[in-house]
Amino acid sequence: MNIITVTDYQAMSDWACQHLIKRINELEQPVLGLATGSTPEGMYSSLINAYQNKQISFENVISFNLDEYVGLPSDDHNSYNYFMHDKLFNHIDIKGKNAHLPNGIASSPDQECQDYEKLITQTNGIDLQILGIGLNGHIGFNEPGTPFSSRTHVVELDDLTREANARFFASKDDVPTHAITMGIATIMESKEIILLISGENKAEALKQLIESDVTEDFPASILQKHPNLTIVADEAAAHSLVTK
Ligand SMILES: N[C@@H]1[C@@H](O)[C@H](O)[C@@H](COP(=O)(O)O)O[C@@H]1O
Repeated sequence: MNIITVTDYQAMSDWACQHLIKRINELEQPVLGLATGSTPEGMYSSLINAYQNKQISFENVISFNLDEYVGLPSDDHNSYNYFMHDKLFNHIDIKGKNAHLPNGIASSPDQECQDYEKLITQTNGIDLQILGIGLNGHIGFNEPGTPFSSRTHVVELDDLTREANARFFASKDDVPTHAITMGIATIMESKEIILLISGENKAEALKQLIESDVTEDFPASILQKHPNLTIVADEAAAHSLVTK
């Protein structure tokens, strides 16, 4: 595991943007795993700038998002489909057919999970997966207790997660109770993982990710076993490591 500490959120976003550009330029048909949440938003803005300055094209990029809420259609402003179009896809030259998210309103969510997983496999897996982390150590929407062997599946969201994400909704009650998420095994098969982490409130999660035993009670702890993981942390998130 490689840990990079940068000064602040902007520096984290810029680092991730430059790394993505490098990989996209190196690979013939880059397959990216993308994340939602506040953490990668700055990276997406930086990527849009880079695209506008002609430093990068997404013409050959294929992307798979980690997760989607069950029950939210793509035009719902809180769906991850809407988020990705609003924050990135609408502003770059990625082909619509190449930008994949689970369908939150599929008539059979379980079938949707199987189809999504199959599509990732058929595309030869993910070259570079961007990850954030939840306060309880969730990656994607793999909540504590999720088996490490899990593939794309439907999850019931933790109370803590619904509370954390309520800031985007009118109230906590409006946060969907279920989501579709890539599984932990799906994520771990990515050839490379970049985990972004920013802010004092994530410091404990970072410490646990790095120092705890590898346990399904803290899903992100499995990342200790990934052969090509880079954690990019800002000083606020990394402070408890530095002062250790
Ligand atoms: N499903 C997403 C995760 O993919 C994300 O990493 C995490 C942290 O979000 P944020 O970056 O907003 O703190 O929570 C969400 O619930």
